[in-house]
Amino acid sequence: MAIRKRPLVVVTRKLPDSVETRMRELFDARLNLDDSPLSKAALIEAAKQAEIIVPTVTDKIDAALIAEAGPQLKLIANFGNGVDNIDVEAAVKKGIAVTNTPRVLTEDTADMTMALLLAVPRRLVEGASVLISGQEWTGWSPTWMLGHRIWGKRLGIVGMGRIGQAVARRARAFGLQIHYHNRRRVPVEIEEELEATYWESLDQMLARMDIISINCPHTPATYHLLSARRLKLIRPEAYVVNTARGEVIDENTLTRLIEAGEIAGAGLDVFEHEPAVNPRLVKLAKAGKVVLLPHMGSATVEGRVEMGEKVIINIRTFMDGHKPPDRVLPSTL
Ligand SMILES: NC(=O)C1=CN([C@@H]2O[C@H](COP(=O)(O)OP(=O)(O)OC[C@H]3O[C@@H](n4cnc5c(N)ncnc54)[C@H](O)[C@@H]3O)[C@@H](O)[C@H]2O)C=CC1
Ligand SMILES: O=C(O)C(=O)CO
Repeated sequence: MAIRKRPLVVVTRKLPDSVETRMRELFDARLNLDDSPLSKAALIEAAKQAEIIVPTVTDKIDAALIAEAGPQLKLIANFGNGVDNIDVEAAVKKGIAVTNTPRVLTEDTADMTMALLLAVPRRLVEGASVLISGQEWTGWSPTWMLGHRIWGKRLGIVGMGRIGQAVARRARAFGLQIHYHNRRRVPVEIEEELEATYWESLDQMLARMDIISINCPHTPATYHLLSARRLKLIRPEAYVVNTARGEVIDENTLTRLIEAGEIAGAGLDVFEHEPAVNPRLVKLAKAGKVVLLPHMGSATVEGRVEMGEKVIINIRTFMDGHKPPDRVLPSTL
């Protein structure tokens, strides 16, 4: 079935105004102006009617939904970098292409990773909340509000891709020693630039780091990559930062180990059962042991506009009969 010149494009969430305006100019765009997430039934309806769907990372486009899609559905153009919300294999098997929005959110997400990496050991949120909570502050004291030094510590990055490398570049400026574990060793020029030490064994790396940053995607292979067994290898003085996906860590065990003082703390932008946040984590946040953010890694005005522009480029290239620049294939996951 040929794709029309102005295809029906269903967009599941409100996007930046400039992106929506351009989409209206180019496509028969069905926008979601009030931004309420689409129900499963509405998503199925979209899959039955649209030639192109633009979901976001919170829309589950699973095999069951793809099975319901009509033959007119040709492209799922994700507004998001991670594609763990989409069953890419099922889509591609049915002849539906999938694209995402990499690169434009790398630097913003790396900034937020650094923000968490600094905030937890240096007790940033705890300190700031003293001044806005109405508690009396009696002034500077030699022994009050002491955190731990970042400079000179060992940072272990799990997933040395675009964001992992951007984190490493920033972390070097903060005097951290860079260590990493990745599916494949990165080219030697990158290792040299980052003065990064590669660990083939994730277990061995985890046992030796002061701070661990999770920057790999959530895939079947990385679900609970930081399992209960591996989390127990982490030193009691160490911190865990996760701006990738909650499912990569056994969150329940991480919570228990922080409660027990067997891991020093964590900075989390993502959660295993998002948007639900474990109340025990919230309690730990109130106690200053963890810093929690509501999935804000890429949340900049500039980034969101560029993500939208990427979605449009992917759609237009696809409609012109070419390979979209950000095509996702099961083999690349
Ligand atoms: N918090 C937020 O708002 C955001 C979160 N993200 C998350 O960050 C993830 C990473 O993004 P990028 O760096 O752009 O992706 P990328 O594809 O450039 O890098 C991911 C790295 O993880 C490695 N990896 C994959 N499976 C692995 C495994 N089993 N063991 C070890 N390493 C493995 C890959 O080889 C690759 O080097 C995304 O998939 C997404 O889930 C991305 C953007 C914003
Ligand atoms: O793009 C992603 O993968 C996110 O998590 C949100 O930007």
